[in-house]
Amino acid sequence: MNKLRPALGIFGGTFDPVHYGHIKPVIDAAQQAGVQSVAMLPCHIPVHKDLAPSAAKHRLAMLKLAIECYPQLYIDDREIHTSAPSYTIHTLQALRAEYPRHPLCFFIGMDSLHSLATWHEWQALFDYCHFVVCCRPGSQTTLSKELQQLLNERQVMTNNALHNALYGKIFLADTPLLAISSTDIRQHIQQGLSTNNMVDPKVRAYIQTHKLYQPSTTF
Ligand SMILES: Nc1ncnc2c1ncn2[C@@H]1O[C@H](COP(=O)(O)OP(=O)(O)OP(=O)(O)O)[C@@H](O)[C@H]1O
Ligand SMILES: O=C(O)c1ccc[n+]([C@@H]2O[C@H](COP(=O)([O-])O)[C@@H](O)[C@H]2O)c1
Repeated sequence: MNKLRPALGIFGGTFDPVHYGHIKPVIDAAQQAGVQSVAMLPCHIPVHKDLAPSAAKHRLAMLKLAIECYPQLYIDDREIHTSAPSYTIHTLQALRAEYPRHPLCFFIGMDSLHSLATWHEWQALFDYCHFVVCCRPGSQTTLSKELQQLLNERQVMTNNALHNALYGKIFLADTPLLAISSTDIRQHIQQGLSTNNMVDPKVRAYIQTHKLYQPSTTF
């Protein structure tokens, strides 16, 4: 049988803006999962959010600044440069065609795991990737029956299983709890509050220079 290639990590998000709650947990989770490199995958139009995100060029520029000191992170811009809504199943299908022998590990926060059953063709996602889940404060603590069943069937306790199969497993990483969200950051900026400890200083400077997330002026 053909030996599997090294696992590829993928961390999808709107990243409007990218913050420490994205970067720190994913670095830890990748280490625990034994995944050497993780593609940050900014989406174009998030399919499940009402708000239109900031321009692609700004979200990409902030992401570049935020990952500068992390050689294990890089950007995959395939979703953000398309005009279609970003359905993960389609991206995974494209990645699988490119990487037939690499296990694919899709990184998500615990809140995303709780809402996984609302994703487009969600059950088919497990035919393409594993999920590596980061802790996130404020996520529900009780599991729905559906989610409990999913974990019973698919959860693995050690990372070996992620490297011995191309897809289909769930690995819950034990990552630091960081109570940060992009929504909070946008609100802090609108209210003139500090975003220290939430956002990388280079990203903060970019936000200031480009006057992102300012309160809209009405006359
Ligand atoms: N503080 C955090 N801790 C762990 N995971 C997180 C955290 N913030 C975001 N994530 C995860 O990162 C991924 C991308 O999230 P996203 O870009 O939507 O950020 P967000 O802060 O949740 O944004 P918003 O507040 O605009 O909804 C999701 O899987 C989400 O669960
Ligand atoms: O494909 C879907 O239906 C789907 C529904 C919700 C979220 N996602 C993906 O999950 C990732 C995290 O989403 P978000 O909104 O928390 O930034 C991002 O890559 C989204 O494209 C995908």
